[in-house]
Amino acid sequence: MSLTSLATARQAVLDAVCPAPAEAVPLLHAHGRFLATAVSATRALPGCDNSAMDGWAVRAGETRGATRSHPVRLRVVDTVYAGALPSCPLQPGEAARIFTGAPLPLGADAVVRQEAARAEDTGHVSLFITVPPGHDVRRAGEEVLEGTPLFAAGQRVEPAVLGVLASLGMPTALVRPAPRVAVLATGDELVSPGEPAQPHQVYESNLLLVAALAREAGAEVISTGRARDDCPALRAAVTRLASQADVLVTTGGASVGDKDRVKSALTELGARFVVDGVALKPGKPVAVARLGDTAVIVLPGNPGAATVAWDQLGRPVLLKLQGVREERRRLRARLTEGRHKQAGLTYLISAQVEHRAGDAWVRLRPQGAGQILQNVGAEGYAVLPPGRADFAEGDEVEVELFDRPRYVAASP
Ligand SMILES: Nc1nc2c(c(=O)[nH]1)N[C@H]1C(S)=C(S)[C@@H](COP(=O)(O)OP(=O)(O)OC[C@H]3O[C@@H](n4cnc5c(N)ncnc54)[C@H](O)[C@@H]3O)O[C@H]1N2
Ligand code: MOO
Repeated sequence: MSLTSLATARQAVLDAVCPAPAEAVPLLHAHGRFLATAVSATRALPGCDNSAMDGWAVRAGETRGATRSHPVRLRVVDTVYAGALPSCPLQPGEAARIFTGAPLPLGADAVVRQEAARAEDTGHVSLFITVPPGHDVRRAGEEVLEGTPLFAAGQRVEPAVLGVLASLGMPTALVRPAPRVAVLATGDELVSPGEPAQPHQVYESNLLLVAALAREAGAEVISTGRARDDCPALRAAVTRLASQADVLVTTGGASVGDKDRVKSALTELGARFVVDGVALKPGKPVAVARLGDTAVIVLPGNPGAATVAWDQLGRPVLLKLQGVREERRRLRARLTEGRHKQAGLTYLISAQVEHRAGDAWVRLRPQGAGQILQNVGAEGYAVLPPGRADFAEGDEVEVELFDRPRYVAASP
């Protein structure tokens, strides 16, 4: 198995998939998806001058000199509620009762909140403070003018984005559908959680792990399955699961052992391999193939290796199907301990970042492809590049962080 560099493998895999056609979906269903087109403001926000407080709409100039001991008295001519229109403009000497969000009457240019005023039973109001023009008024378009570009294609529809789209009056958003993902765990040694297991048997954990990782990348996980390490069983399971899915993810049986038969089974079914083996640790045996219209991601069985291989090749495939590319935040940080590695491979090591005296330091988690605890609480991967084998404490390396990535539209 000749190994492809991580960068070359990623590009080959991305070139092999196209974004799915976009569809307009109700906003609630767009949550977590990615915008397929840019969005500009279809109305100003706020839509009109309105009150920021419950109180009194006034002409600011008429409040000049008002204090609690020397109030200014104005005649009350109107009451304006949110969603209603004022019934008349304000003339000199007049005020209108107004509530938060209600449109400001013509002629008014400020609001005195009700805590700084007292309604008289004579149809007047006494104001106790002097307010400048614009006081407690939200101006039409002060946050956004109509036509302002708001979101680029690729923007993830987070709760705050949903709120903005709804505020513009949009009932739907144009997004790409969730990729339909099926997951197949392979291995004679596997036992389902909840069943009795001998020490030489292994509880099956990759189905849940990979299904959850796929959901985090926007997938709808439509089915999961298990198969033993024999070609007819593998072919049957692959055929069944792949028929419904945009992406089939397999785990285990990806390496060179006598019972590692997933790749042979795929070849027998006519799959075309885009990448087979990557100069990556953990995750070296990962492969990506096409089987008809389905992309197949072949992950190693070791949970740690499956996680990294998924992250580097599976997740980008899912994002590309949704029309986006992820840009992770990266920083340079010093290693808290030295590390020896195999030259020629990119090592991605689960890591945590610490800041000491203005410097960023990266603490590597214990690494092992078969280990499963290393990713819990990890903030990112320290990237130890292929060209080097020895790293000393204090050496600077790049760290790619998982949290708050940026999503941009993928080139088709
Ligand atoms: N002679 C060589 N041996 C190995 C090589 C190599 O290049 N030459 N590569 C190693 C690397 S790297 C990896 S990674 C592993 C991956 O092998 P497989 O993908 O074939 O995985 P399995 O052998 O099926 O399983 C490995 C390990 O993971 C456990 N496992 C598998 N599936 C699950 C699951 N669903 N849930 C929990 N645990 C699972 C399995 O029991 C094994 O312990 O190969 C090296 N060998
Ligand atoms: O890729 Mo394997 O995960 O190096 O052990």
